[in-house]
Amino acid sequence: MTTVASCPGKVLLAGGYLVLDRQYRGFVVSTPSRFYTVVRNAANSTNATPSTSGEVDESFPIKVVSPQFDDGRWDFVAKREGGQWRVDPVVREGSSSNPFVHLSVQATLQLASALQPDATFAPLDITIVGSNDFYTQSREDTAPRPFAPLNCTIRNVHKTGLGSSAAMVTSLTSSLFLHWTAGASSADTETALSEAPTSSRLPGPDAATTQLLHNLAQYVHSLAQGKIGSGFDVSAAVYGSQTYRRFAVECLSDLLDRGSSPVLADELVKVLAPGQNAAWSDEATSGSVTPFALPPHTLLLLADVDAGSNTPSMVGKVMQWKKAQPADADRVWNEVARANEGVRDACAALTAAARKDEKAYVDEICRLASISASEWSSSILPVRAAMESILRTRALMREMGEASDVPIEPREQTRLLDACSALPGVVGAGVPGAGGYDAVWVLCLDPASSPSTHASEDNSARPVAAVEALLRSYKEMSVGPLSQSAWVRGGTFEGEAGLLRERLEEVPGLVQAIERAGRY
Ligand SMILES: Nc1ncnc2c1ncn2[C@@H]1O[C@H](COP(=O)(O)OP(=O)(O)O)[C@@H](O)[C@H]1O
Ligand SMILES: C[C@@](O)(CCOP(=O)(O)OP(=O)(O)O)CC(=O)O
Repeated sequence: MTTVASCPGKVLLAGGYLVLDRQYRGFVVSTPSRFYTVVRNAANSTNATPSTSGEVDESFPIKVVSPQFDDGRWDFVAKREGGQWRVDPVVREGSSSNPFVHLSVQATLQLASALQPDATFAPLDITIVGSNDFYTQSREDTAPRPFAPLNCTIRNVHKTGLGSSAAMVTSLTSSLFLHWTAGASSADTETALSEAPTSSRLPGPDAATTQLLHNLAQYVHSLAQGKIGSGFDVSAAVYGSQTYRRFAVECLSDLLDRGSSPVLADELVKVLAPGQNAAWSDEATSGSVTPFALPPHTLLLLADVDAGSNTPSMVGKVMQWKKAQPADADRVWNEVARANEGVRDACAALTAAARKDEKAYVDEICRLASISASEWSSSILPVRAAMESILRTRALMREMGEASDVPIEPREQTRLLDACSALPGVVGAGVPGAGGYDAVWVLCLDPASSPSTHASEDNSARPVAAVEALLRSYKEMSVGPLSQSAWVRGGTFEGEAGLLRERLEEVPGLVQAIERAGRY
């Protein structure tokens, strides 16, 4: 039996810092770049091997391989003692620890065994891969093959900011849980999580299971990171593009204070199961996920900036300022919140216009694509509102940065974003998430794009082509546009989907990745 779950990466388009506070929302886009976890019963495996030691009731080995990394193998042994599962790493020469993987396996096994007491547990082979765009690729002209080896250790890899650990943890915990509880839900409770357009994917779990998977991934990710962020990245991994309001830490009870020592299975269920812990649905503590989507015929291009910034230290300084100057900070935060909502409303208005009269919409997008946004005054579409809201958000985030002495949109980035924004057909540009020197996004009109447009088509006349050319030739900083497969196309399934259950053979390169994993 094989179970495959995939989860997207994230871009926090607007709402950085604000989203840490439950009063405010973050506007998150999920990317077509995904993490995939393949869980298989090991070849020639028999069911759980009863131990001869007397104390251990049952045990089985778990092998996890990330074939993109030189040191991407972690071995564990799971043992049941007195009804509780404990997962211990098996240290081999040259192996490194991976708390994200370890804690995912530990918590998921305990939870699954409690919810499916008659489940049988057999030795497992697990393969984890991430789309190439999660990691900086060597800048060659030829496109790398899917899930290309990075020829380095996991510690040394350079990440592009799409949120590798959140997408990895969520795909690993979800695929394991679904593998161990397969058959638990009857066919009629299985509804499609995100309506997959074709049968190339399997239906997702029902809404309650999906929320349980979200809660589990949030717990594991916070524990492994050793810090609590807003959780928008895990939420995007589960639910896809969204307007995100964080859940209160009380939802996780005292689980995080208890560190990495295994938690009793029943206690884990009491905290994580939405039906057993009222905090997940109580308005005073629950989070929320509501729609947010880029409009049709727009395209979000992402680029990685080589310099890099430290998110936790930036967050620390902004929060220090907010504490020291509460009145000023509240004013700025409320203004940022309004500007961000303006971006969301403009996107929603454009989507509505496309639905109302698609031909008129596409014709107008075609016209606007060849002129710069400063000349869009006479448009019948609310494109100017989108462009102005983005500019307003940027100005206010710069104000926040200056007041707290944090380079949220440093001058170098301002020059780059302004240069991109002046190109024909560009709605606006920004620094995602916490900002700094990590990355930029550029939102372009894209008349040519539709769900059926493929990477090989001629791009030269599209606004995105000029943006890409500018980024590639930019001298002031080293900027690397992510590949076309990471571009988010507005109004498409791939640009909005969250957790998906995949068919192994339908994911290009996945079978080959498993073959490579077999050699580890
Ligand atoms: N392909 C992978 N296989 C296994 N673990 C991974 C993989 N990618 C990321 N991780 C885990 O996530 C950690 C990186 O987390 P972090 O530094 O928070 O990065 P990010 O900002 O991308 O989430 C790695 O040290 C590793 O434990
Ligand atoms: C500041 C934040 O609101 C947004 C940070 O977003 P990034 O996308 O910059 O995050 P990293 O992947 O951790 O670098 C913190 C948060 O919401 O957790």
